[in-house]
Order: sequence, then structure tokens, then C-alpha cells
Amino acid sequence: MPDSTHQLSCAAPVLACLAALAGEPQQLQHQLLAFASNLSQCPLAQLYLLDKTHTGLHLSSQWFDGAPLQVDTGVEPTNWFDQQLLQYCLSQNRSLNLRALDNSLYATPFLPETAHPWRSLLCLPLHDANQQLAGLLLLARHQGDIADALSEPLSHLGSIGLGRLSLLQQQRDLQHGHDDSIALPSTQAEYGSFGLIGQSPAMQQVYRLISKVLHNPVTVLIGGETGTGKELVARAIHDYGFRRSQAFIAQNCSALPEQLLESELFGYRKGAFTGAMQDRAGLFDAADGGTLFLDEIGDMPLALQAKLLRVLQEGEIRPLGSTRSHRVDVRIIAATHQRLHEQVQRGLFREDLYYRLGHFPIELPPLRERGSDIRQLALHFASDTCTFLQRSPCHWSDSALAYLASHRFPGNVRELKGLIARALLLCDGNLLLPEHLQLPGTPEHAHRLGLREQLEVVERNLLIEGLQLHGGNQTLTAQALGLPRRTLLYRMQRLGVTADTPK
Ligand SMILES: Nc1ncnc2c1ncn2[C@@H]1O[C@H](COP(=O)(O)OP(=O)(O)OP(=O)(O)O)[C@@H](O)[C@H]1O
Repeated sequence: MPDSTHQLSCAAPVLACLAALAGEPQQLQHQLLAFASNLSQCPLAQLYLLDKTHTGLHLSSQWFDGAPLQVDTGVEPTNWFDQQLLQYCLSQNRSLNLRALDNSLYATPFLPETAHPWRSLLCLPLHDANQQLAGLLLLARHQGDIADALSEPLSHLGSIGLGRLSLLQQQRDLQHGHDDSIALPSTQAEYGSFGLIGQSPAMQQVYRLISKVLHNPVTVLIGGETGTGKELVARAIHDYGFRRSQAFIAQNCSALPEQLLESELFGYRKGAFTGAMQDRAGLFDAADGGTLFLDEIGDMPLALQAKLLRVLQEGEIRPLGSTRSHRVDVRIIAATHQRLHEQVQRGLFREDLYYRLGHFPIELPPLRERGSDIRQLALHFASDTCTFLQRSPCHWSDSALAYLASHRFPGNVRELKGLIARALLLCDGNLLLPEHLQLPGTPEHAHRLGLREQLEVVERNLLIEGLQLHGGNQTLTAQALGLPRRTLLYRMQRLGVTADTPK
């Protein structure tokens, strides 16, 4: 059937559905799903809602084979990796019509298990009255494909249904005060680590912040010591966010003199300066629709800072030598290892730009505050380096791991990476030993700790990390470590650890 005819034939039942949408929120959701399922002849219809923070996605209701299918509210929300197709649809903000699902590599753990494999799937983004993404409508079939022509009427239907749902909730909130039983889900979904290594509490906080900015365009300012992964975080925000199909462009603001940086960023017109033989687009244009990562923003010259502020406020750029501005849609992520507020006090950084950039700061912890992440990072870098060097995987001796854990690591992640690469080059066999690791700031033979000292170092680190994880609470820490509280206190005293010893 041609698309336009099909759309017309869909219009009548959609209008009937809109007129009929009424009742309690749950009932309303079921009506909506039943209509969508009937109209598309799909046995499965699911409604996903974004939580109040617009970061977590939760299955709110489902309809299967002509009846509501219970949603297990007791289970943790599925994590980002189980929801990749859904997240793709969200981040691209467009519908997804997949055919031959049964033979494809797409993972669909969000579909209920049935005797027959799911064959096709239509996933539609739904919007609220302000045109903000609010959820997804998903339909699936065991046989045959779903007509593309259904996408438009169904997404209108879904969005209007969501609008009614939200109105109903507002009315109920007004009448009864806040009622949790009908509130949109507000728990934070577990997001994984966005391709970054580390599970320490400090890094978990970073992942939580990253997840907050994936689906909205706020400017992000990433702080942290040199080599702690600022660019990696900027890439993660781009790669997992709604601009991932567009360009990610990185520019180091300390790498170029002022004029060159200006022409790099804003572009120029022919004749703008000697040597400008033709028009050239700048990085803002190259990143249009995507992300521009401005590294070492603290080193940007003051005159350029004023121009950047204009872009952030007006969304427009004016190339060098041009009299006209044009609009660009670029998400700015800036990073610095400096304390920008101190730069502001010293008159080296514009205060207005500082506040404009710092809407959403993410501070990366130095390596020395990441506890057992160091071990995880070291294993990861070793395995990566072996692949790069095309040699068989190396094994870590216990003493090398203990030696690594004993180090207070004044350095950063980049240094750790270099150190592991060097250790692998020094290691002739396939067993990494302490002598292969030349830790920064340690004398040549410092690694020759006795076994007891090595064990104590590991134990000390575990105690400190446990205490930090539980906010210094000794009872909880003892429980987590499987120790009687008295033993914990004894070991703390023996190893010179207090409730707030820094790592
Ligand atoms: N959590 C992490 N997981 C895996 N690799 C990491 C992590 N953090 C940093 N790295 C690695 O460490 C190196 C330095 O990271 P990156 O360049 O992102 O740091 P940076 O803070 O931007 O550095 P600079 O301050 O010099 O600009 C890179 O090779 C990166 O891949």
C-alpha cells in the first residue's frame, strides 16, 4: 500500500483513540498501547518513559497478545548496554524500523522472551508539549515487517497520549500532593562506565555526571590534573550522547598563537589577511551539529574569550574578514587543568565566560584518589599494549601487583600508561615483575619490599578505600570487609589508618 494511502487509513482509528484516551494513568497507558498494537497489528507494544532528570529510561507499561503484560517494577532498571537500540533511538531522536531482527546482531534484551523469535521492531521517540524527548513507543512482531507509514501517526498518537498522562499526573499531584504511585520514574539508571576504566567511588560520580548531560546540550567544563582523562570524558559525552552521528572536533587552545587560533576556530574569508587566498571554514563550522572540544581553555587569549562568549550566547560566528555572522549549532565541551576561578581573580580569564562555561562542571579525580582503579587500569593498559606490540598476553606476578598497589601515584593516568608500556618492553618473558616497573618518585630498588610489607600495603589500601566508600563508618566498613568491628579497629590502629586517612 502506498504510504500516503496508508497514513490516511490510519488517521481514523488514531482520532478514535485520542477521543477515548481517559482514565487513570495506568489505564490510559494501556489504552494507548492497545490502540498502537491493534493499528500496527503487532502483538507487543511497550511504553518507555524518561525519568524526571531526562537521563534514565524505564519501561512503564507493556501490552502483549491483547492484554497488559506486567512490568517487573522490583528489578533494577536495565543498564545502558542492554538498551543500546533504545538509547540509539533516543540519542538520534528519530524512529527506528528494524526488519529481519531474528537474523541480525542487534541485542534485544528489552523484548519479552517468547516461544518464537521477534522478527521486526519499530521504535518511536515521543515528545512532550515542549517538544522535549519524553519517552519511546516500541512495537514488535514475530512475522512480517512494520510499515514505515505507521511511524508518523503512531508517534503523534504516543506524544499526545504522553501529554494527557502528564496532565493527569499534574492534576493528581495538585489534589493529593505528591503521589509516588503515579510519578514518572525518578531512579537513576545504571549507566556503565562509558568506555572508561575504573569503578572507584570517585569515578562512579564522574559517570553519574556524564549520564546527566548525554541527552541535553548544556556546555560542560571538565577539570582535573593533566592526563587524568579529560579528553576521554569529552569523547564519551559525544559518543554516547545525541550528537554521536555528527563530528567531534578537538582543539587545544594553548597550542596556537592567538591569530592562528582565531582563524582555526572561526574560519576566514579570502583576503582577510596576507596569505588568505580563499575562503576557509573554521572548526565551529566543521563541528556544526556536533561537538567542539576546547582543551586547555584557561590558555585562550582574552580577546578570543570575548568571541567565544558571543558564540555561546548568540549561537553565531563571524569568520575573519567577513561582515556577516551565521548560525552554528555546536555543543561546547571545554577542559582545563588550571583552577579557572583563580585565573579569573588574576584577571587572566573572563568572569562572564567562566560562569557561562561552568554551567555543568565535571571534575576528574587524580589517579591517587582512585584506589583499586589503578590495578584495573594497569591490567587494561598491559593487555592493550600486548595487542599493540603483537605479543602474547603478559601475566602479572602477585609481587608486581602488590608493588603497584603500594605506590601513592603522584602521577596521572597517562604516566601509568607509559609506565606499563615501558615495563612490557623491559619484560623478556611473559611474567611482569616489580623490577620491570619503574614507578615515578621511587628509588631503583624500592620495589624490593618483603612479603609482609607488601601484604600490609595492600591491606592498608583496602581499609582506606572501604572507609572512604562508607563515609568513615567503621561498622559498615567492617561488615563490607567481612571482619568483626574489633578486628577492623585493631588493624586500623596497627596500620596507622584513621576514618579520614586520604589515599
Ligand atoms: N579512565 C580511563 N580509562 C582508560 N584510559 C584512560 C582513562 N583516563 C585516562 N586514560 C588514558 O590516559 C591518557 C590521557 O588521557 P586524556 O588525554 O584524556 O587526559 P587529559 O586530562 O585530557 O590530558 P591533558 O590534561 O594532557 O589534556 C589517554 O591515553 C587516555 O586514553
